[in-house]
Amino acid sequence: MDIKTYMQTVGRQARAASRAVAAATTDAKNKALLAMAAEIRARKAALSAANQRDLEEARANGLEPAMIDRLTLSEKGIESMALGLEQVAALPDPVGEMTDLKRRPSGISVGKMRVPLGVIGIIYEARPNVTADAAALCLKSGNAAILRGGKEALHSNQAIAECVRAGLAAAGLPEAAIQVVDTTDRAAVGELITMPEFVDVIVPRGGKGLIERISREARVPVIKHLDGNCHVYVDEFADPAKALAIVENSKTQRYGTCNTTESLLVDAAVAQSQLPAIGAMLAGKGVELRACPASLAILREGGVAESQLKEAVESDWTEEFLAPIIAIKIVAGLDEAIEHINTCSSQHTEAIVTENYTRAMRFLREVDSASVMINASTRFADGFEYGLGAEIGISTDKIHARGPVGLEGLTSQKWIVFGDGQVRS
Ligand SMILES: NC(=O)C1=CN([C@@H]2O[C@H](COP(=O)(O)OP(=O)(O)OC[C@H]3O[C@@H](n4cnc5c(N)ncnc54)[C@H](OP(=O)(O)O)[C@@H]3O)[C@@H](O)[C@H]2O)C=CC1
Ligand SMILES: N[C@@H](CCC(=O)OP(=O)(O)O)C(=O)O
Repeated sequence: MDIKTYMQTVGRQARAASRAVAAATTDAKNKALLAMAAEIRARKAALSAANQRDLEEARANGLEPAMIDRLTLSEKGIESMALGLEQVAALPDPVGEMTDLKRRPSGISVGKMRVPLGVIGIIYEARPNVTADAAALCLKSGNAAILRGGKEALHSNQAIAECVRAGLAAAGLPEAAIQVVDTTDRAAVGELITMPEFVDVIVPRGGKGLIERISREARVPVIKHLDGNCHVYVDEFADPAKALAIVENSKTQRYGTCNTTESLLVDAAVAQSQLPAIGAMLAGKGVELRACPASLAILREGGVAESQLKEAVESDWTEEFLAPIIAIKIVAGLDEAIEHINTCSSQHTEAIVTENYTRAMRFLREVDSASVMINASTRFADGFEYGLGAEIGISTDKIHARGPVGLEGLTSQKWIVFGDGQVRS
């Protein structure tokens, strides 16, 4: 079957299944989710074997350590997937929730009902746990899903898809409710984003190449979950211990995630006093420092080895390194920090370190990103950490859903009207 015919078949099946899933009871959806979790535990060995196959191919192809980290499904990772499915089962069902009912002078009552979006197409990186997370969230929110994971994770994703299908079948729900595309041919992505008759919304999780293709070709509405060029700004009134801990966690806890900090801005007033300790900490962890001339001088004086220092070039301010590399710039103050962030960031997540309330509140109001934080690590930008139970990803879009997207972000609200024979005069 050619790719077009294959994707049209997938789309048609998803559309048909979406109606059944939208009408499914909470009990049926939860039963499916719990059965999927049980299948994942029961098929642990098969999942590990499939993942090993992916890892071997990835290593042979020279995949970078951060990507290998994402691709790896450890025993703990497999258990986390099962727990994630159980956690989503335990979350309240958003579908059918009625809110904002108000009686109008005409006698009708007007309110809103939360409803699924329909069929959601998700294109995501080579991170197998996303397959289980996305399946869980789409199902619980009453949507059908077509999942297209990164090519390096093909075998892991297919093994997870088997667990998902078995769970759906155990609850009497159509297996086509969650379909995992079984080809790595990118032509399938091209089809997925151009079939509005079968797909209601596309969630692309990825970097620049994906962004370009989606903006050029998509004919289906998109909720972008794109790159994270996240910043930490160490303000003149920063507590040095907090600044050190926040930069360390934001940059070095995991290098490959989209909420990892890629640029550090330091207020000139505290650059001499705070940058040497921050620079030594980062250098001690093997991070390459791409610094502006002023910060370069301070870092050199502070004893950072030449091998770990580089003068920053213009493109470093907009780069998402996803690696032990950080761009460092000394700024004249809060205004310059906000201006730099609003010009260079990807509007994902930014943090200020300060003890000054007025400055913190200005940062919150004026920085135009999906998550803006005071005295906290950018790594907190995550659905679990925000209490959503789980996340489909982190939206860098401005409309419909911004920041970590959970169940609610996968639904919309329709107006509902209760009358008793009223007519409009
Ligand atoms: N905001 C968020 O929630 C998230 C953002 N990200 C971002 O993703 C990026 C890292 O992941 P990475 O794997 O490198 O991202 P990529 O953009 O390379 O890949 C992500 C997915 O998009 C597909 N893709 C990429 N380019 C194209 C194209 N031109 N046509 C069709 N499909 C394409 C890939 O397919 P293939 O496998 O064929 O390469 C893969 O399935 C980072 O920028 C990170 O910040 C990641 C996760 C979540
Ligand atoms: N939820 C993630 C961040 C979002 C995400 O999935 O990012 P990525 O690791 O780039 O695929 C986390 O902090 O664990």
